[in-house]
Amino acid sequence: MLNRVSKTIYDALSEGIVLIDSEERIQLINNAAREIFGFMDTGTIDHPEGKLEEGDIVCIATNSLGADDGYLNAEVLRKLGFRGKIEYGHSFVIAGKYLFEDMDPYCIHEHVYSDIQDYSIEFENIFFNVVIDDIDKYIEIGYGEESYRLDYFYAISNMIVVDGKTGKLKFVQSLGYTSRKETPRELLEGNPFRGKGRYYRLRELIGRKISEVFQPNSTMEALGKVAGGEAVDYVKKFDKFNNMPTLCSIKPIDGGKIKGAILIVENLSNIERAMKEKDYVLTQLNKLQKSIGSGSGFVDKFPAIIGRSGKIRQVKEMAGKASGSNSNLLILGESGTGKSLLAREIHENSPRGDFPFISINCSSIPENLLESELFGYEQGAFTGASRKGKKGMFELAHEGTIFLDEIGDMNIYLQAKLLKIIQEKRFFRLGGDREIEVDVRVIAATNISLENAVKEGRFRKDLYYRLNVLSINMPSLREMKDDIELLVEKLLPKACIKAGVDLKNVSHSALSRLKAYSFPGNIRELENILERAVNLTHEEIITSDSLIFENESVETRNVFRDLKYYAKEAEKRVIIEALIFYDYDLKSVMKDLNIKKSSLYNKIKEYDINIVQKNGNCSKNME
Ligand SMILES: Nc1ncnc2c1ncn2[C@@H]1O[C@H](COP(=O)(O)OP(=O)(O)OP(=O)(O)O)[C@@H](O)[C@H]1O
Repeated sequence: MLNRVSKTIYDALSEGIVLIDSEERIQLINNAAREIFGFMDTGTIDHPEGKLEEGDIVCIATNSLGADDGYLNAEVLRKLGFRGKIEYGHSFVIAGKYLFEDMDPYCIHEHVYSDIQDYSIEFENIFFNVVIDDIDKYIEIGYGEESYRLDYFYAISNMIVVDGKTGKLKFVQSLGYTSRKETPRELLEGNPFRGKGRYYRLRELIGRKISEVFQPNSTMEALGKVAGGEAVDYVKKFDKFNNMPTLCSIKPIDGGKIKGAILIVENLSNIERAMKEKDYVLTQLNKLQKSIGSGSGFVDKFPAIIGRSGKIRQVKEMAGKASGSNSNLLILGESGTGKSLLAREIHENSPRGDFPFISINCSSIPENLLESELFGYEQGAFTGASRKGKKGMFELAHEGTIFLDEIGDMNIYLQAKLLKIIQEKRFFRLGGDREIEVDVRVIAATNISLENAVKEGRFRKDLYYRLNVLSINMPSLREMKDDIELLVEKLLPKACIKAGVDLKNVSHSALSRLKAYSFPGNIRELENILERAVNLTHEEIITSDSLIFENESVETRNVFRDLKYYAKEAEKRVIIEALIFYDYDLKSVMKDLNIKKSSLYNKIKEYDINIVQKNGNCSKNME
């Protein structure tokens, strides 16, 4: 379809060009497009194609667990021996032996929190050196004499695989891995990887359908439609490939024999890189100012507990002390403020962290069952009891921590038994005549005032003093309003992942609405609101309309809303239609709708409408 001269000219262009015919088959893809879509070889690494095999040694390092590693999950990581929690958004290093069975392969993993991390990992005489450098922004994995580096400016993940039998390097990650379906997760799931360097085979793309070659997305869909003769307006639309920001334009081709479409992709990485550098410097400056202002070199040992404002910092400082102590601990706070989360974090940061953390909610288990759940029973202890008898929570928590949630709801009789076990560290199972010794740390939590319960005779004073050796007050979300933005930033991606949708953002108006709300259900309620909004919104941006607060949930809300709501909805729709009709020419819209400029601007802002500037190359919200 194209002669060599025109191909050479296309290869010299800095924009990526993909030309397809009316059957959606690729007729030309230039070098820049091959690079953007990850079909070029960097030429620096040599390895044949292959896939992970039992016994291979894998090392993965990522600066932010999430999209770049293909959303690594606990299930695939178990193949490397990982048993811990997945914390999306955090840096992560894992090295382990790849096994298909859920056995117990030797694995080392770390969550990484500071700016520069340098790890030396050794097992079975295999050494890896991992550097995650957030300042110069790269991840490097060293193996043998060589080190393999990937530069990043936003988020990236690096991975190498060593043949378990020969000790030879089998796979090294290189840019473009998402397009090649070589993210760590996909490889752990058994996907093959392609050869590199002298083993690289130029992938024959000419003549292949775009659906076989590219990941499906809106740009590829539009390309197919235009090639099929549909009139689709696709000019300088923003899209990401391999995490590379681009502007894409599609034009139909109708040149006699040739019919189809051409895709032109401009790589915006340099621009985004400069913007991210600026953001990074500002954030660092901000952090520095804050730490100078607070006069303390505060090190966050509890990053899973989101929040930087004064009260949550106090919580983290107390939690640090509680992790180093073996004393019983009482956590107080309203429902949904993170008491259970804190208890687990304290346990994991304590010397007991490798032993069990057993959590029990004293109010959700019927009173008559709670005793046997806590202390266990011997065979035939009561009607319905298992014949073999059963270990109780205290026994299961031996050497670890037991978390007694909603302790305020425990009845007086069980309070006496609990006091005894705390004092004597020994107890009898129900129906048992053998005393069992346990070494358990007790963390209790409640959202009621135990002092009042003591005064009213509902809670034993001596038990209260025993539990209250250390205490931590969790702030309500109303008391940590300054953290709402940060919470949204961290919790929203989790909600999107849970709902299985692309990552979304919130608009300024939605954020303002969240900041103004009183959150009786605290952070749990915020999580629920975001989850609902993610499910309700099909756009990339969550607007304030998609936020449904708990006290106006779908079940309790009236069947119809206020009439004004519908009037506004209709108004918004008409404005959007007029904007599209007049190609975002605000003057024509004002004239046709007979409204003033200020009124149009106010409404665009109020309804959170995105307007595309007349020069066409960027979309912007008026906020
Ligand atoms: N500071 C925080 N950072 C991140 N997530 C949080 C935070 N606080 C609470 N959460 C999340 O909010 C939800 C509720 O937290 P949690 O169950 O720990 O609250 P709780 O105080 O124990 O509630 P309850 O008293 O009802 O048992 C959980 O999903 C938890 O992960």
